[in-house]
Amino acid sequence: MALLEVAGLTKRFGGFTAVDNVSFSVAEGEILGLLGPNGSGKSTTFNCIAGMLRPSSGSVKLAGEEIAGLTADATCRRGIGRTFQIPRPFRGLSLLENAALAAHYGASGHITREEALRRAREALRLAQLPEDPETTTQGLGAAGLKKLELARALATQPKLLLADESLGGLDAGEMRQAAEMLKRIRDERGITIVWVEHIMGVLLSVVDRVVVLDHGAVIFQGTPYEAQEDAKVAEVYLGPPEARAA
Ligand SMILES: Nc1ncnc2c1ncn2[C@@H]1O[C@H](COP(=O)(O)OP(=O)(O)OP(=O)(O)O)[C@@H](O)[C@H]1O
Repeated sequence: MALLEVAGLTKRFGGFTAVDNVSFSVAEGEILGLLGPNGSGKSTTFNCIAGMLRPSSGSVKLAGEEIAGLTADATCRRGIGRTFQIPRPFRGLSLLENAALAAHYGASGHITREEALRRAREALRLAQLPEDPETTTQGLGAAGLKKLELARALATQPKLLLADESLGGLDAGEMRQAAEMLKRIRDERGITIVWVEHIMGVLLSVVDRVVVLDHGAVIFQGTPYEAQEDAKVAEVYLGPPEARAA
């Protein structure tokens, strides 16, 4: 059964349609890459799924239940964890406290401090970050901050992880590591992942399927291999054939 089903999702800002009748589904345990150039509607789609934005129309179902229009904290408690393009951790707090707060936020009922810390440590371990109570965000580079974003999302114990532009600001080696980390999270924890990225590169080596957006609409769905062979996808990324360098 599909864990996530998005059908006819549309988001308008005034007269501008940022997401235009988008439909796709994600099977349990799948890693789906949601691709598209800058401004194609990827983050807006994520924000509508995760409750940061209310869709103008359309349906979003998680495990068969309608969640379109729920608030961000409600979708989180139902099992959607997300990372943000721009990490905004609590700077004065330890990594452990950052993750523990996320664990409280994502819990469907009250959890004890011990349980929050247990979830936090497990999440930090998965993200390969120190679990001690002293290490703070000070000195974390771009890659470390991305890992903390991931740890905070994992501490909410998601069924579905929405990873937004996990590779932005990373070098080639760090990008490969980040991609492998997402794959391990799926393989070891069975967490379903939708991964938003505007660059294709390393993403294609770990995703099972790709959905490509352009101007708010789905222009392609298929395997990574098919995406690389598709003329429409090439045009969106490289421009029309006549404009490409010989
Ligand atoms: N709150 C808003 N009000 C008006 N327009 C918006 C708003 N949020 C996004 N947009 C517009 O909607 C379009 C899609 O933006 P979105 O951020 O979803 O694209 P994206 O594919 O995630 O881009 P990027 O790769 O740059 O993050 C853009 O033209 C953007 O300017």
